[in-house]
Amino acid sequence: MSEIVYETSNQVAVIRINRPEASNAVNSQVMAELPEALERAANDASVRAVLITGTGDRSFVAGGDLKEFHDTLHSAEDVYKKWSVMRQILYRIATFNKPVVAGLNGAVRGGGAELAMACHFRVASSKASIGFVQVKLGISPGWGGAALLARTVGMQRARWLLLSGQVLEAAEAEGLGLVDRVVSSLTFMPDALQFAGELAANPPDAVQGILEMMRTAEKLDLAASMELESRLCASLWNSEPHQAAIDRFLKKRK
Ligand SMILES: CCCC(=O)SCCNC(=O)CCNC(=O)[C@H](O)C(C)(C)COP(=O)(O)OP(=O)(O)OC[C@H]1O[C@@H](n2cnc3c(N)ncnc32)[C@H](O)[C@@H]1OP(=O)(O)O
Repeated sequence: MSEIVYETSNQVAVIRINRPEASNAVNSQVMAELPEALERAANDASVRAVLITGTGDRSFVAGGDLKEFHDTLHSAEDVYKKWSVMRQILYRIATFNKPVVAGLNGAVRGGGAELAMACHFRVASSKASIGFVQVKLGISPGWGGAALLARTVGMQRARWLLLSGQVLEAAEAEGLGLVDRVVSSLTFMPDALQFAGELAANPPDAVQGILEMMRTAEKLDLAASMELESRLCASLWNSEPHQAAIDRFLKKRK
């Protein structure tokens, strides 16, 4: 692997897009290597959460590599085929069965913002900024990020962000619910790892079950999604982590 660095820290897999000379823009090589890194994290039972970030402190991901793609993608069909590959990668992330956190270490632009929205959570450096700037370039999101954005912040806020191309500072993005936590730029990586580590520390069957339930619930009516919740909790009732938690609770009271 060259454009993606894969490391583990405790139970967290860190997947780092490593093109600082190009503001970590996504090129074909990143698109080829990202799925390998994701499958490595999926298949390693010791990995319980994933942190996707970029090298350095200037950019998370500056979007698609404008230089490569303008040289190589000429027709609408070329673009559709290429973006379909990236859309499938974002779908894999959005439906991952371990929590995926985007570590926004700097500028997040265009497709970089779409990638961030595919993750289940976003932790931002106080120096990060985020903009769906595609409209300023006369295009639209193409990797599925608009749909993901609307599900996170609601249709009206998504419409404004996508049509204005406004670049938000981290604190403003947090206010809109786009970012889950803003941390100091000086302690970004330890703080992002701690955020992911807190998710990794919870019992994996419960975490996986809740992730899957929340995803399925989006497609169901209220009664069906509430019923699904009862089923999930029932299936976890006799699990070892729940029994151990109850033992600890009862022992404290003796
Ligand atoms: C095509 C798919 C859909 C999309 O993603 S559309 C959105 C595309 N992205 C953008 O318009 C963002 C363009 N970049 C920027 O605004 C700024 O570079 C950014 C990310 C705020 C970072 O600013 P700075 O930290 O000041 O860095 P800088 O501007 O000096 O750039 C450093 C080197 O990175 C390069 N770079 C930045 N964004 C890139 C991109 N998307 N594709 C390819 N190369 C990109 C930039 O050209 C520069 O390299 P060089 O020094 O010119 O060799």
